[in-house]
This record gives sequence, structure tokens and C-alpha cells, in this order.
Amino acid sequence: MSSDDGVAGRWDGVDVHFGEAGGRLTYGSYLRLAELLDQQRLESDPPAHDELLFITIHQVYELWFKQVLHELTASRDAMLSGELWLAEHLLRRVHTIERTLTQQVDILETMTPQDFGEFRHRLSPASGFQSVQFREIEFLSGAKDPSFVRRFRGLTEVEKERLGRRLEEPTLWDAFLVVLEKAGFGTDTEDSIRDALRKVAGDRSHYAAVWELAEVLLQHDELAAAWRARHVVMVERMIGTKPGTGGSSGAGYLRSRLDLRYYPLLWDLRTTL
Ligand code: HEM
Ligand SMILES: N[C@@H](CC(=O)c1ccccc1NC=O)C(=O)O
Repeated sequence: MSSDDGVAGRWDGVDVHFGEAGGRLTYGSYLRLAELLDQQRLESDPPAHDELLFITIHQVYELWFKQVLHELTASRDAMLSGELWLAEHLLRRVHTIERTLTQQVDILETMTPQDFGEFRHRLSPASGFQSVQFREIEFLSGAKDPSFVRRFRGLTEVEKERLGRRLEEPTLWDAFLVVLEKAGFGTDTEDSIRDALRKVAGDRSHYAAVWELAEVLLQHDELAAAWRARHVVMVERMIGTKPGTGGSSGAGYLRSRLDLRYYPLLWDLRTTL
């Protein structure tokens, strides 16, 4: 038997090939590929060539949003339980996903406005505005805004429940305040938090883990801002100043969201350093 004939070894007296031990799990069954690859259904008829790209990009975004929520939730919980190294580790993973999400815009921008125009009229009133996981990430990060839940059209009960839960539970910022408290700082007023941040920044060898956490939170905030900026420029390239399919003014609405920051006190701190 040569080593490259595909036989991994013998099991119960029978030659077993790579990936066939027991003959149960396969690549496709493990990853549910039959289901996954059957979820790209075009609205255009006859099919517009670029609509598959448009659907694929959005589905990939939602898969990564799911992963980001998984990591941010665990990072928040790690801060609450005092495992600061784990909270930092998971946030660093989130950063790399967020960079990938912004870079994905390059792929969508290979679509021209004319080609988008072939199926755009079919999409209304659907819009990215209705992405529940996107809003969950904002809420969990610290930007809770119940008015988004009221403005959502066509939410399922399950989605309403998920957003409601995110509005109730502690945010990453709430968890960071618990970290500051455990480090001996008061956090009752905004001024006391500002004071705590200045002390942490001024004695990094003593507060190393807390300072690093503040930095990875700020990085998460910066990467979210970078996505918003990239998205609005892509929108201007695709539809100019047309109103959005979701019913907003379009680029004007998106520009009004560019100043959103999850952790304004971490940004203000810079001015005092
Ligand atoms: C051709 C590409 C795209 C165009 C022209 C576009 C356009 C728009 C417009 C006009 C809005 C404002 C809401 C409305 O429709 O009235 C919006 C919101 C949004 N879009 Fe897109 N979009 C594009 C691609 C994407 C992609 C790939 C994603 C990734 C998930 C995305 C996610 C979002 C989100 C999350 C919002 C809500 C933003 C907020 O409320 O701050 N969009 N988009
Ligand atoms: N709002 C976009 C359409 C769009 O991009 C879209 C439509 C349906 C589902 C997701 C979308 N992506 C982001 O808004 C537009 O006005 O052209």
C-alpha cells in the first residue's frame, strides 16, 4: 500500500479512505451545502446577471454579522466576569472580520449602476435598513435606539424578540464600566468616568489590561465608522441622490449617521492626552 493511494488506515478489517471513517459525515452534509446553496433566489425575471452577486454579498454579510454577534456577546460576558484577556482576544477577532466586511464593498462595486438598475426596482421596499443583525450589533456595542424597532417594517415575532432582548441586556460599554469599577474607579457620573479614563491612560503599566480593552473597544468603534463611510460612498456611486428603496432620502440619511460613535468618552479622552 503506497502512502498516497487515499487509504487512511484499516478500521474493523476494512480499508478506510480519508473522510470516510464510519461513512457518516461528509463535507457537504456537515456544512449543510444542499440547503445553503439553494438559498439564492433572484427577484428579476428574466434573471439579471448581477443579481446573484448582490444576493451572495448580502448573505455573506449576514453570516459574518452572526459571527460578530457571537464574539461580541462572549467578549461582553468575559468583561463582566473579569476575564479581560479573553474579552480583548475576541474583540481583536471582530476587528479582522470588520476589515473584511469593509473590503467586500470592492466586490459589489464591480457592479455598474446600469446593471444594478436592471433589478433595483424589484427590491423596494426591502433595504439594508431592515437588517436585524446589523441593528443588534449596534445595540450590543452601545448605540441602543428603540426608535429603530418602531420604524422597522415587516419584523417577524422572533426578530422583534431578538431586538427587544438586545435593548434590555448590558452593552459592551456597560461591561467596560463594570471593569472600571472592579479596578477601583467610580462610574456614577460622566465626569467620574472621564476621570477614571484619564487615570488609566496616565498609568498604563498599572492598568495595562484595562487600557488595552479601552483601545480594542475604540478600534471596534473606528472600524464600524469606516464601514458606514465606505457604504455611503458606494451608495452615491450606485444611485447618486435618489431616495432609497427603504423609503429614506438615501445618501442624505446615511450621511446623517456618519457621526455616530459607540464610545464618545473614549474619543473625548484623546483631546485631554
Ligand atoms: C448597491 C449597493 C447598495 C446600495 C445602493 C445601498 C443603499 C442603501 C440605502 C439608500 C440605504 C438607506 C435606507 C433606504 O434604503 O432608504 C441603505 C441602508 C443600509 N444598507 Fe445599504 N446599500 C447597498 C449595499 C449594502 C450592503 C452590501 C449592505 C450589507 C449588509 C448594506 C447594508 C445596509 C444597512 C445595514 C443599512 C442601514 C444603515 C443605517 O440605518 O445606518 N447595504 N443602503
Ligand atoms: N436600499 C438600496 C437597495 C439595497 O441596497 C438593498 C435592497 C434590499 C436588500 C438589501 C439592500 N442593501 C442595502 O441597503 C437602494 O435604495 O438602492
